[in-house]
Amino acid sequence: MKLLIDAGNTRIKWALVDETAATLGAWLASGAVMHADAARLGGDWQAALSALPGRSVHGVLAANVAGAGVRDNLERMLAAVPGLSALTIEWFASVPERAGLRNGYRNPGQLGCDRFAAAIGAHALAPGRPIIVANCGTATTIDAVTADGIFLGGMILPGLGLMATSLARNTAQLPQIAQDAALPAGFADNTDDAILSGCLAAQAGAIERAFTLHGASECIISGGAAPYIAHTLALPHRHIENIVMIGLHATARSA
Ligand SMILES: Nc1ncnc2c1ncn2[C@@H]1O[C@H](COP(=O)(O)OP(=O)(O)OP(=O)(O)O)[C@@H](O)[C@H]1O
Ligand SMILES: CC(C)(CO)[C@@H](O)C(=O)NCCC(=O)O
Ligand SMILES: [K+]
Repeated sequence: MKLLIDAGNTRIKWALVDETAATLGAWLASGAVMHADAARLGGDWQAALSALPGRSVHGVLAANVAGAGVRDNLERMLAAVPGLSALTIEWFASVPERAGLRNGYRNPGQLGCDRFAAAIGAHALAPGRPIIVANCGTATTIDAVTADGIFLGGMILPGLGLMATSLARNTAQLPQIAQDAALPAGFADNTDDAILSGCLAAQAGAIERAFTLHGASECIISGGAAPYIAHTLALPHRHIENIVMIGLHATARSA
């Protein structure tokens, strides 16, 4: 069994998986915490391990785009959990080639490792098809993968939440959007809805534009904001809860 970790800019997500299992994403346990609650992780892992008696973790694979402080903190927490303390984390990195995917970034190491993992996951889910993979988290990334597994490159946008709040903070008359607001599409007749409609159109429009540009036949949408953006997309798509984690699973399986 392996512990997979996806540390994004807003949340840390994790999953325990049997890397020999045939089905990608068949987690034995999983969870997510905001960075402010990261201290909970040790206890969460310990509880998950207790619920899986007779099984042991023999590897940790982690993708981190949240910086060195988060990396050090994860290493410290792991060292304090019985059953995990003897393990060293393998830090997943953007390299020129891994798990059947070629990294076409001009400087392969500059590519966010979450994007490389997401591309590996997308190609593993839809091999032989040109794919657009949109990961809608703190930032939204929209990346192109060829049918034969080349990461061509992509687009980076502010995420849905960042877009909406930057507008709210930088204009005198625009209010903050309620977290639980119903999400409108099209031409809104009030300010709150007009902001949301505009930000949703920007996100969905960029994904649709990338899909056409790439001549894609598969669109995968993932991340915390995906449930909001997906239903405004005017193209066939697959909603995958965490495509980064799927990519880490595919990588662990290929090792
Ligand atoms: N209720 C909501 N209404 C609008 N946007 C939301 C809502 N909940 C989450 N979001 C947006 O979803 C995005 C990220 O949410 P979340 O933290 O769940 O994603 P994530 O994929 O874990 O991000 P990361 O991997 O960058 O940490 C942000 O843009 C956030 O503002
Ligand atoms: C774009 C984000 C923030 C998305 O999480 C991350 O992938 C990142 O920090 N990337 C580095 C820059 C790049 O991918 O070109
Ligand atoms: K993300």
